[in-house]
Amino acid sequence: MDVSWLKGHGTENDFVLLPDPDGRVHGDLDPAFVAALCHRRRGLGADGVMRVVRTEAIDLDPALDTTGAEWFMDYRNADGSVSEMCGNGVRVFARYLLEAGLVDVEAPIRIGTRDGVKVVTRAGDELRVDMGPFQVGDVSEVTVGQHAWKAREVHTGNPHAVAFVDTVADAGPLLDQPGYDAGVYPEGVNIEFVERRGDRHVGMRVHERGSGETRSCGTGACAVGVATALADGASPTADVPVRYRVDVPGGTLHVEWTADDHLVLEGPAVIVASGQMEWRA
Ligand SMILES: N[C@@H](CCC[C@H](N)C(=O)O)C(=O)O
Repeated sequence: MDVSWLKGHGTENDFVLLPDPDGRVHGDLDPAFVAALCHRRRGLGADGVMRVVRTEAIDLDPALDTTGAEWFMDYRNADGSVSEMCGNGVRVFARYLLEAGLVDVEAPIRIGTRDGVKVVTRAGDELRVDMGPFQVGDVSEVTVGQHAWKAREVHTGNPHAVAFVDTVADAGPLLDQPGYDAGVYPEGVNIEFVERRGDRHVGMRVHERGSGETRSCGTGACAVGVATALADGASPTADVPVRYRVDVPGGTLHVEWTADDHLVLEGPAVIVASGQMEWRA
């Protein structure tokens, strides 16, 4: 099978993009193919795959609102599982649309996702995405080996458990799935470990559902921003959003909680390679 592909990343959260405008190349992406592509030794290597498909060319839940979104981000984790949303991914996806001339460079870009439409705008060399509203839930426990921490449930399009730690090194190598309460997270969860680094400034590591430890996670940074703001007693005013700097192993993201209770994620997003492949696995 001869396939077009691109590689991109946002703060080293890396993705293979598969252009499939009319949904004729990949159809319903095969999870085994996705997992093989993402494998770091046997494949191209990535934290996830994004099929770039026209919204009208993909079968979606009729209840999903994709108004005004010509393009749909069909997102898969490295193990082939589907996720609703990816904050770094949607910015890399927008970068591709811009570079490929598939959208108006002057206008906000509306991208369909399984968490609804996300709107991406340019901010100098970086890309900002309005992630929409969020929900905050209960506190439960996450564990790594013998260590246990309280973690705040935050949904930013997908589920997150945010644990404050003394130092992100406390979470250890994160080679295995950390423990979590499956009653709270029946669909699995992305787990963030957060340390304080200054005023409105934190560092985090993440173990992503379906991908393992990654160098960054945009929805995770958003969940961390909210959990930290709540812990700080900070909330937005009509004129001034709450803004946090979130350092990740792969770089720096900024998260804003705006007066309309949306989260906005800002950071770098780049395409680093493209080509045609004959997939032989
Ligand atoms: N890296 C992404 C999140 C990708 C999906 C996640 N692993 C899940 O299963 O929910 C991001 O930047 O948000």
